[in-house]
Amino acid sequence: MPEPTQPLPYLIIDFDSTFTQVEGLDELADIALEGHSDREKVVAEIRALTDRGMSGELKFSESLKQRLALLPAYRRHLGPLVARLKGKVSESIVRNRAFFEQFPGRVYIVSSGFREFIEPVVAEFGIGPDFVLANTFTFDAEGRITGFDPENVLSRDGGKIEQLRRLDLSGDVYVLGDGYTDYQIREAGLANRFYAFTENVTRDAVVARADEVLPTFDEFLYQNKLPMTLSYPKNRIKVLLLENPDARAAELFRQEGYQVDTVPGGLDEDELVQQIEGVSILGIRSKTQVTPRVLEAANRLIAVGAFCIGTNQIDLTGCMQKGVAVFNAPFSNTRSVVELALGEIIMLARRIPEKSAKMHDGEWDKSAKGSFEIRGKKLGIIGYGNIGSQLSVVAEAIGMQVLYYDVAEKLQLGNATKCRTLPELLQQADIVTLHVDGRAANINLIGAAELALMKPGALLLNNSRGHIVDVPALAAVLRSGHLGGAAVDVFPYEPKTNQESFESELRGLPNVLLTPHIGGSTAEAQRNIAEFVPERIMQYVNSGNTQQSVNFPNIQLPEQQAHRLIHIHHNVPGVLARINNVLAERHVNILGQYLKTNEHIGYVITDIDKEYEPEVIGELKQVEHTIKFRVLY
Ligand SMILES: NC(=O)C1=CN([C@@H]2O[C@H](COP(=O)(O)OP(=O)(O)OC[C@H]3O[C@@H](n4cnc5c(N)ncnc54)[C@H](O)[C@@H]3O)[C@@H](O)[C@H]2O)C=CC1
Ligand SMILES: O=C(O)C(=O)COP(=O)(O)O
Repeated sequence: MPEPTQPLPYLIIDFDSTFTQVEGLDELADIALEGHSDREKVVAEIRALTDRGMSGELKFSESLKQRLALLPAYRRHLGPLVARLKGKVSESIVRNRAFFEQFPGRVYIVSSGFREFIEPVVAEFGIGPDFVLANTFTFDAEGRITGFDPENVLSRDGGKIEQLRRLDLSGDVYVLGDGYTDYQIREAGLANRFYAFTENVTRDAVVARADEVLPTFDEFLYQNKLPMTLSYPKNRIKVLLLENPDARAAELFRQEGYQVDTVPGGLDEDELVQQIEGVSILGIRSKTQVTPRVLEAANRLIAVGAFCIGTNQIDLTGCMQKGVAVFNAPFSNTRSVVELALGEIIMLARRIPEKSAKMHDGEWDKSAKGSFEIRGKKLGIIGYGNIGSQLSVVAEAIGMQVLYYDVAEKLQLGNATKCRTLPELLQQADIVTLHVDGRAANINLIGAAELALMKPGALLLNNSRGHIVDVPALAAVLRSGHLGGAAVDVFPYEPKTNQESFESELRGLPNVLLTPHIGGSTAEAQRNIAEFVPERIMQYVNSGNTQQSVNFPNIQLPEQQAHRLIHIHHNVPGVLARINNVLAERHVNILGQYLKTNEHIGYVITDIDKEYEPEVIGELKQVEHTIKFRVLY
C-alpha cells in the first residue's frame, strides 16, 4: 500500500448521503410511519424538502424545520434507525474501514443530521464522539421528537461554516460531501479543497462548484496517495460497449463501479481509433474490427470482451503482445444458432421463402414441386465444433442422417458419419451447413469448385462467417438452378447499423432465405452472453484469473493471499528467474506462484506477503521483456 507522502489533511466528511447511502431523516420517517396509510406521501414530502435544502434551493434551517414538523417520530424509533443506517454505509467507505481506523483524530463528521443516529454508526469506524459535530433532537415527555436544539450552531443557516470556524483547525482541511452546505465551507475559505461525493447522489449545483468530483472514496484515497483497500479505484476503469450487447452487461459493469459508455451499432477503424484512448475494457460483437491500428491507439486497454462466439474480428496476437486479454462467450448462443439452422433446413426444403413472398404478392402457388421432407436426408455439417456437433444431435433426433467434416479430430456423436475430406461431404449431402470459425484460412472455403461438387438441388446454409463463402459464385449456382436454395445469415460486408441499407447479389434470388446476422440474436442468448463476458473480465481484473481467455494462457487461480503481483511478459527465457531475483534480493516472502506461457507471452502470478519495500514494485516493472505489470491488494 502506498504510504501517505505528507501528513494527512483534516477530512471533514458529511454524513447523510455521503458517509451513508441515505438521508437519516428520510429513513427515520420511513420507520416512524410504518403501517400508516400516508407513509409514502409524507416520506416523499420529507425527501423533497431534504433535496431542496441540499441543493441550496431552500434555506437549510427552513428545510430542517419543515422536515421535523412532518416527522411523527419517537425516541424508540432511533434504535431501528441506527441498525438500518449501519447497513447503509457507503460501499467505498465500508471497503476502506482500515483507513479510518489508521487515522484517528484526522476525520471529523460535520453534519446537520443528528448526533443520536450518527455517533453509533461512525463509532464502528473508529470515529469517536468528539469528532462528530451534529445537531441534537429535542423530545417531549412521551419521547416524541419535537425539534432540534436551537443553540446548536449546526441548526442555523451557515452552521457548517461557523462550526469549522470554531474548530479552528491548523493545516490543510479537505471537505467531502454531497450538499451545498459542504461546499460553503470551502467558499468561506475554511477548507483548501471541496470534493463533491457522488457515489450516492449527484447534485449538479454542487458538482459544478467542486474542486474534484469523487465517484467513490477510493478515488479520494488514490488521488491523495493514501492507503486504500483496492489497488486501483474501480471508477477509473472505463468500459466502452459497442454494437448493443444486452443492457445487463452495462448494468453489471456499473454495479462493479466502472464507468460505462455505450455506442449503438459498430464503429469503423478510424472512429474506434478516436474513441479507444483511455478505455480499459472494450466490449464488441462480431462487427467491430480490433486492428493493429486500434491497438496502437489503445493506451489503457486491459481486456476485450467479444459479446459473441467468433473472435476473428480481433487481432488476437496483437492483443497478446500488448498484454490485453480477450474473452468471448463460447457457448452462450450455440443453441440459438442450432435452432435457426434447423428451422432454415425445413423452410428451404419446403421452398417457403418463395412461397411466402408470392403469397404477400397475392399469388396462390399450391404445389409439391421441389419440396421434400428432411427425414432420411443427408445433412453435411462442415465444422463439427460446439454448434456443428449440437446441430448433429438435434438433426438426428428428427431423422436426418448426419455427415460431418472437421479439420480437427472430433468426437463423433450418435450415428454421425465422419468424412475425411471436404469433397467427400459435399458430394453426398442433400443439405450442407457451415459451422467453421472465421479464421483467415477459411476465406472462400466454399467457392465455385466446391459448389460445383454439391448435388443438384442441394441446399446450402451459412450461419458462420460471411467470407467463408464466395458470394458471387453462390449467386451463380442459385441462378443456374444447380442449388435448390440457400439460407445466409452472414455476409462479407454487413451494415454497421440498422440505418444502413443491405446490398448483396443474393437479394431477389429464388428460395433464398436472407437474415441480418441474427443467428445468436435471441433474448436468451444475449442475456447469457451479457452475464458471461463481464463476469470473466471482472474476474480477470480482480484476481488475474484468465480462465476461458481466448488469447492468454489459461490459469484458474486459487484465492489471493495477501498481495498479488500480476506480470505479463514476452515469452523469452529467464524472465521468471529475474522476477524471483528481485523478490529474493528484497527479502520478499513468496506465498504462492503460478506460471503459464504460450508461444508469445508468459503469465506469472506471485502472491507475496503484505510487508515489502515499495521499491520492489518499481524494480519488477523494470524487469526486461515486461509487457504489463499490476499489483492487487
Ligand atoms: N450467425 C451467427 O449469429 C453466429 C455465428 N457464429 C459463427 O459460428 C462459428 C462456429 O461456432 P462454434 O461451433 O461455437 O465454434 P467452434 O470453434 O466450437 O467450432 C468450429 C469448428 O470448425 C472447425 N473448422 C475450422 N476450420 C475448418 C475447416 N476449414 N474445415 C472444417 N472444419 C473447420 C474447427 O476445427 C472447429 O471444430 C463461430 O466461429 C462464429 O463465426 C457463432 C454464433 C452465432
Ligand atoms: O457469436 C458470434 O460469433 C456471432 O456471429 C454472433 O454475432 P453478433 O453478436 O450477433 O454480432
